[in-house]
Amino acid sequence: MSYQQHLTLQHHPLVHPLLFHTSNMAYTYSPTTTFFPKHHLRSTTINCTSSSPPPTTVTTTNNRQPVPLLPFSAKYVPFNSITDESYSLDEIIYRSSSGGLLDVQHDMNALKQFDGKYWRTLFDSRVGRATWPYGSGVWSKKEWVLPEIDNDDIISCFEGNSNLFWAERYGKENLSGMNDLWVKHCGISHTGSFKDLGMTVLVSQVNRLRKMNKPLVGVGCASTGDTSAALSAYCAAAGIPSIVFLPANKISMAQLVQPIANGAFVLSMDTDFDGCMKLIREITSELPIYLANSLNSLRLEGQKTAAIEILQQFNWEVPDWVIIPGGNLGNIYAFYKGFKMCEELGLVDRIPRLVCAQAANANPLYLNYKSGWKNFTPVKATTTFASAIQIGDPVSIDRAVYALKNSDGIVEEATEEELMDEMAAADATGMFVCPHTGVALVALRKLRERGVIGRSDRTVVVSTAHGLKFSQAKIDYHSKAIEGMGCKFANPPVEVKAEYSAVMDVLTKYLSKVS
Ligand SMILES: Cc1ncc(COP(=O)(O)O)c(C=O)c1O
Ligand SMILES: N[C@@H](CCOP(=O)(O)O)C(=O)O
Repeated sequence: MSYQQHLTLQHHPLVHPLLFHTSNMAYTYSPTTTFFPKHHLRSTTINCTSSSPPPTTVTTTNNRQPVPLLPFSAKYVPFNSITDESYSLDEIIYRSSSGGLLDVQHDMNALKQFDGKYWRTLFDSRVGRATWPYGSGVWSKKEWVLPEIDNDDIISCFEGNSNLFWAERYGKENLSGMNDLWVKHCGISHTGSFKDLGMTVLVSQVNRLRKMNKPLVGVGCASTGDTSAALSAYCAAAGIPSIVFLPANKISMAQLVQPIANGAFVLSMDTDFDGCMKLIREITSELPIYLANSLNSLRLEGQKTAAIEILQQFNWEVPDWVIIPGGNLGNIYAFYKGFKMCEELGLVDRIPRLVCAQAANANPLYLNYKSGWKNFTPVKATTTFASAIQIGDPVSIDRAVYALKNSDGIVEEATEEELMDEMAAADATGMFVCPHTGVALVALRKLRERGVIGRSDRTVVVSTAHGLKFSQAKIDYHSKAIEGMGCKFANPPVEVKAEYSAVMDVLTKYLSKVS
């Protein structure tokens, strides 16, 4: 039995085995780890003595010496570039020296000391537990996310572990008998979108930096509504001031009220998201405000866990396709990175093909893809019901192109009518999805119709926000109040007199139609 195999079998799932051994100290593991408050963990999880090893201490059966202690670590490096340049995650930095994007690079050699089976077992053992912080879908993968942060510095709302919904009826009835279609409901989450996954990481790191007396008074973002909601909630939980730049009248009321309720400093601006993004970048380079948009690569470390979670939910089988709506384009790369790490560390043997779906009114990536990835040109994004992806100059364009090229990826687009009809069709099979999910479902429909995605291909559509944030769009659709749109699946309420005969009349007609 190898050392790694031994670890897999012997260690308690809730405590990492590397905590157990150093050359001259032994650690005993207290079996009372199933308590929940953070402060308990620090004081009672592990008792350190310098005496002989306790029974749970890792030893090898073939008398090999334990491998040297390999603490996991990560640092910033320039994105997709071979250079010696790197920065500690404790630095406040968003761009490389050449002005390019950064990426969080993990010490893969340290992680590779453990095989795929070890990681699968460890991650699986943490699902659904209340143990701090591993009950979070993000922090259950802590060693791959922010390995060096103290558990006490983590700000988590136990995000992640979202439902992977078998869209059985939708697939069979709407997509010519598709039988292995799944919707990953990332929007069924603390603030109603996938942004929670990234924000727990970013705000936790800010919490750590502030404890280190780094000059950070607050955290700020530009937003189309979901990033601002997540930022303000996590900052409120941590007691850290948050500042959000919102394009006036371009986000839903439900999204607007979230940062207001969470006590953020809300600036409503007479511009679009791209205008807000430009301003927040300028402001955060002058004031002690930390940038929380996905330009900051820390965010993507949390978001990538959704990809790992999908594999986990399929019992570590790899789906054929994953379809993701794209705006500022951080998430498509986050998914790629999550899948790729699982492949590199031996949890799976391949990665899925990725599809990025854009609204036709905000489609710079689609145009770039159609041009054969020639020079990228930003666009002026116009109004779309998929308002959270109304972005014409995405900050993560390079990351998205990289992810798509390296996953044999595809980009598709959806018109307003297509995305609203698709959203309504999905809702009619029991979901309640946001318009962005509608965009992704249109991409799926088009790829099915062209025969690119097969009937039995295992396909995951990533649903990025909760439908309740976009109730007004649904109300407009179902009241047929959208100019120039047929609203073919509208299902408006029937007004009827509160009289027996009138009710019988409408019900008889209805029952003859549905029977
Ligand atoms: C609901 C929703 N879906 C999709 C996206 C697109 O994600 P990304 O900006 O990472 O491409 C966003 C934000 O941009 C969003 O808020
Ligand atoms: N949809 C986003 C747009 C900003 O994206 P980010 O991932 O760069 O923060 C939002 O909700 O604001």
